[in-house]
Order: sequence, then C-alpha cells, then structure tokens
Amino acid sequence: MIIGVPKEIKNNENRVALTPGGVAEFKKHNHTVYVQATAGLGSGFSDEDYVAAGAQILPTIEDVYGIAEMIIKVKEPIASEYNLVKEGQLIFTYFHFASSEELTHAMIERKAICLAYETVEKKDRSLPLLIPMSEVAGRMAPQEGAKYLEKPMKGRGILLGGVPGVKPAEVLVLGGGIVGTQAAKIAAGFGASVTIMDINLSRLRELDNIMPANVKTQMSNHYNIKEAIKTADLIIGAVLIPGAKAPHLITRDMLKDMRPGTVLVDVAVDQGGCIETCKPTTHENPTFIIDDVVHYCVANMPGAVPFTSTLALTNATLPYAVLLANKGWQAACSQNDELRLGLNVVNGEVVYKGVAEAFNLPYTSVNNVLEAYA
Ligand SMILES: NC(=O)C1=CN([C@@H]2O[C@H](COP(=O)(O)OP(=O)(O)OC[C@H]3O[C@@H](n4cnc5c(N)ncnc54)[C@H](O)[C@@H]3O)[C@@H](O)[C@H]2O)C=CC1
Ligand SMILES: CC(=O)C(=O)O
Ligand SMILES: [Mg+2]
Repeated sequence: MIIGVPKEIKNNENRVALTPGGVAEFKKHNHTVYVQATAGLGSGFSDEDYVAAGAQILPTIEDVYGIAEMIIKVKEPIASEYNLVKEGQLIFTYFHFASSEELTHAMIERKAICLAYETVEKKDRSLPLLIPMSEVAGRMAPQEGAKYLEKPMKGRGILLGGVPGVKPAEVLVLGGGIVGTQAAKIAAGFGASVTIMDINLSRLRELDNIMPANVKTQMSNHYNIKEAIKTADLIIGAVLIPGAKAPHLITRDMLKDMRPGTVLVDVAVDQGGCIETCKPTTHENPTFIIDDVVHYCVANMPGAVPFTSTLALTNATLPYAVLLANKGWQAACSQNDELRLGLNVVNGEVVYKGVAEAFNLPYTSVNNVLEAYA
C-alpha cells in the first residue's frame, strides 16, 4: 500500500503520525511510505532520518494527499485540507467528529474512509488509541492549571500545594477515566486537595483504593457539582461518552457561583467540552475569561510536548496502521472488531451512531457498509 504522512498544520501541533522506526516497519511489509518534508522536525526526526528508514520525502502536502492510498495523521483535517482528501482514500487519525458538523459534512462529501483513532475500542471497552494522549493531556492539565492560577495569568493567585501553615488549593476533576486519573495523580503530587467525580461507582471504588490520601471521590451529579465549584480553585473537565458530544456538566449560569480567578481546564473540549462556555483554543492563545473565570480549552494539548506524545501515540497506532496496510481497510475492519469500531464515515455514509445523533444525520450500520465491499 502507498502510505502518506503529511505535516500537521493545526496551531502548534508538533506531533507526527509516524516515526522513522514506523517507516522501517512498513518497509518490512513491502509498503511504500511518503513523508512530507519537515513533518517530523517538531518531534526530533529529520528528513534524513526518514530517508534512512526507507521513506521518500515529498515537498508539499498536496503531493502527499495526491499519491497516498492511506493517510496517517495526528489531528483531524482542517479546512484547508478538506479538498485534498480523495474519494475512497483511507484517513487514519483523530477526527472527534461529534464536535464539528463542518468536518463531518466535509468528509461525507469527499467520500473518504474515515477511521478515527478515538473510537477504536477493545472488548473491555477501553480506547487503545486515545489512552496514550489522554495520559499526556491528563498529566498536563494540573501543570497548565497551576500556571493559569498565578495572578499575572489572571488566576486566583494560589499555589496548588500551599505551604506549611497555609491550605493547598482545591482541585475538582470531572470524570475519573484516563485523563481524570492522571490529572488527579499529578495534582495530588503537587500537594493539592483533590476531588474526583464520576457517575461510575465501581470506578470511584477503584480510584479510592489506588489514590493517595489527598484525593477524595464523590458521585457526579448536578447537586454535588454545584456545591463543589463554589470552593474549587481549579476544575478539570475529563468526561467522555465515546464518539458522542460531551454532556455540559457546568453551564453558563453556574460561573457566577465560582470565585473570581477560578481556572477551568476542559480537556474534553475535543468532544465539544463538558463546560458550556468552553470553546476550542490554541496553544498560541490558550485562555479566555468569562465572568472572571479563566477558561483553558486547548484541543490538542499533547501537541505541546511532542517528544513525549509522538512516541506514546505511535507506540499505540503503528500495529493497527500496519494491519490496515497489509490487509486493506475492508478486510482489516471485517476481521478486527477493534478497528471496525473506528470507522466513523465511509464513502459518504455515517457509520458511527454518536456522530449521526450529534447532527441528526442518517445512520448506516458499519456491517452493512462492509458487506457491500465483501
Ligand atoms: N484536549 C486534548 O488535547 C485531549 C483531550 N482528550 C479528551 O479527554 C476526554 C476524556 O478522555 P478519557 O479520560 O480518555 O476518557 P475515559 O473514557 O477514560 O473517561 C471518561 C470518564 O468520564 C466518565 N463520565 C461520563 N459521564 C460523566 C458524568 N456525567 N460525570 C462524571 N463523569 C462522567 C466516565 O464514567 C469515564 O470514567 C475525551 O473527550 C478525550 O478525547 C484526550 C486527550 C487529549
Ligand atoms: C486526543 C486528542 O485530541 C489529541 O491528542 O490531540
Ligand atoms: Mg463569579
């Protein structure tokens, strides 16, 4: 198969979807790999590194989309890329369709095969291609929160860990999955007083067992959230309903209950955000303020730490990408339940329920689509 790796063009997105080691793996299976010039630089890989591993370098993004049967990316195609996508081209990347009607319609119109990292799902319901980036974003969330809590950054002016004789800051984490767990762990390490809320009581039991003493668990419901936000210094949004739009656990009117300078880090912003007032921001302009509350809503947080993120992401994606190249997407998705759940839009049809429901679009079962190709 011909594989193309474009350079990421989202603001401050320094990750790349394939390392030179990944190129060597594809070559071992007799595939052809084209990498856009300088695509790996932000992650520490030169064009020469890719050539030494067996890739060919193409000068422009148009060249890469033009030649590839499978495009491997990190972030969703942005508007300037829509028209580069070809009918029948397999695009393997994060899409987060439920948060963008425009992207969904664009990919339907282009008749691409859109296989989304974030909905590839194992039998135990874990999301193997989201986990590594959720680990990164979760660990970053208290770090970013701590920074924006500083007074010059418009925060309350409180140190997460406090000091002897002065209480630490209060951190509220909404969602106790991968992001929430990692965020709580790091915030606790800073010495903050942390509360994790989730609707899954079994998960709260597990967290209660493994977390240090400065992390408490509480059932997530409107009453508890409304009480907790009155005294929280930092609130981290980390809920997920796979493939669907995130529920708004904090609504616009609730901001008035928070203290001035409270910081919100809505990691779930890529699925629309669990805080109503959160809209996607960039690493260049990460925050905005509403009602004296600082909102941090960067949709590609791991892009800022590419030396960690690119390796963590490609460790997880490469085996699936090689399977797709070896078998073709139709056979790979027919035979592999995990990959099949990654299909979101195929040849103009929406085959993931959460996406169809988000925009009231017709839904076609993925099995029907695969049968048509059998
Ligand atoms: N902004 C960024 O750069 C990044 C964003 N993310 C996003 O972070 C979000 C969380 O991802 P993961 O932690 O991997 O998901 P996960 O599936 O591991 O955890 C989500 C948790 O939310 C809980 N939940 C669902 N509804 C809830 C409610 N009403 N109240 C409280 N908890 C609730 C679930 O029970 C689950 O424990 C996703 O939207 C993901 O795409 C992930 C990586 C990077
Ligand atoms: C998961 C995601 O959106 C990211 O890593 O950017
Ligand atoms: Mg207020």
